[in-house]
Amino acid sequence: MHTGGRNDRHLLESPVSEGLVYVPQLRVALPLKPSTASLVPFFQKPTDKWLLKHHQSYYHFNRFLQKPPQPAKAASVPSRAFVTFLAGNGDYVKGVVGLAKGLRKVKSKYPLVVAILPDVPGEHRQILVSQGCTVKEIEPVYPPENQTQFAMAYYVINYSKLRIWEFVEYSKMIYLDGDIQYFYAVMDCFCEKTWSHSPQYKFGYCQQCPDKVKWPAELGPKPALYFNAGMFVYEPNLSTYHDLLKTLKTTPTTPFAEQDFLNMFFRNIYRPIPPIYNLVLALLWRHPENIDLENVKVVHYCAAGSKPWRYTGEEVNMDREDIKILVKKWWDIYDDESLDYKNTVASRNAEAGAEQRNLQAFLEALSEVGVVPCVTAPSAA
Ligand SMILES: O=c1ccn([C@@H]2O[C@H](COP(=O)(O)OP(=O)(O)O[C@H]3O[C@H](CO)[C@H](O)[C@H](O)[C@H]3O)[C@@H](O)[C@H]2O)c(=O)[nH]1
Ligand SMILES: O[C@H]1[C@H](O)[C@@H](O)[C@H](O)[C@@H](O)[C@H]1O
Repeated sequence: MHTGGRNDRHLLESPVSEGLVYVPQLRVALPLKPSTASLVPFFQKPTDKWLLKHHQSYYHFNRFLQKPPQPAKAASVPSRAFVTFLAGNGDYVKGVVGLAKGLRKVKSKYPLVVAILPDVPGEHRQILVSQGCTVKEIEPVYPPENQTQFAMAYYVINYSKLRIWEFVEYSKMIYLDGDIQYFYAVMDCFCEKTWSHSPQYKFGYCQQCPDKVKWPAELGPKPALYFNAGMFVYEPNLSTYHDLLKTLKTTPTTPFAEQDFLNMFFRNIYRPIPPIYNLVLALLWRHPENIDLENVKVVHYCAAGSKPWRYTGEEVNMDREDIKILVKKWWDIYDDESLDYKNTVASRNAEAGAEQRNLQAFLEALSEVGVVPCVTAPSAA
């Protein structure tokens, strides 16, 4: 069932810049310029109706996802990695450990880079290193002065995520919030109270079911598609990075901080891909018809009360069976000692040693019957 390893490879190795960006709700296909194609958020599973209408574009996306890895060209092939973000001395470190172990479980061949703010204590940094993460301290990003309608700390935490565009030693990265579990796993949903500030919520309009409640014509054009920034594929790029920070200086803060900002910044170029790559939990009770839980690759524990390491089951919707199963799945991975970095390294070495011994025995047997000259196994040291 665990197909994540294969999928992350396709997501990370397919060229982001290839082909056209098709924005279904806008019914336009835009050419993708390599320099601007730095964000690929995820999109809801198309309905049959949508597929019938747009099968060609969907076919194009599927080919994009399924394209086999490109052969390495030059000696210095830029590397790829997952990246997440950690701030503070609280319990979010547990989320990141769970994520690192989940990626190991699906046998991802890419490292997990953790961008941390200076306030992450040494003890937590050590935990991350011992779990095989690459820890990179970043400087906080402050929102424009006098713009903070909400708590300053909240904005600093979320806008600091923009620093990941500076990680240009990697050519392509998949960003994952620390409250994501990559077992199988983004288009956002506007039905929850968290969206009560938005016109979509007020009119009961949601992009998950755009035909159910039509966008009122007197309000002008339909709102642009909006992605959840808990997971996206992007290409680090210094000029994009500087542009992001410069634009932020003149952009008013809004409730969903960097998520609103990224949606605005990349509005014309992002390319949607299916939602199995970021299940925003509210979809389970708001739009179950859009979700094929069996095939979900990434689960995002973003609904109130759903963070597995804080889960009590008391908040609204948290006593649902599907939620309980998903929370248990997270804990199963978190508690699985065989997924601790030190144990996977030990078992990988043991496997390599066994393979080497088998090969040696095989060669010796062949040499005994005079097929090949006997060679000595290299030292295991
Ligand atoms: O004290 C904190 C708070 C947050 N985080 C990091 O920031 C991420 C986002 O924070 P939450 O998980 O608390 O927020 P949500 O699950 O509601 O996430 C959504 O809302 C956020 C802003 O509210 C961001 O936009 C985020 O990308 C989006 O998926 C966490 O996963 C974690 O990686 C920390 O490290 N420490
Ligand atoms: O990032 C936010 C947050 O996680 C909210 O809790 C959720 O209701 C929104 O849909 C999402 O965009």
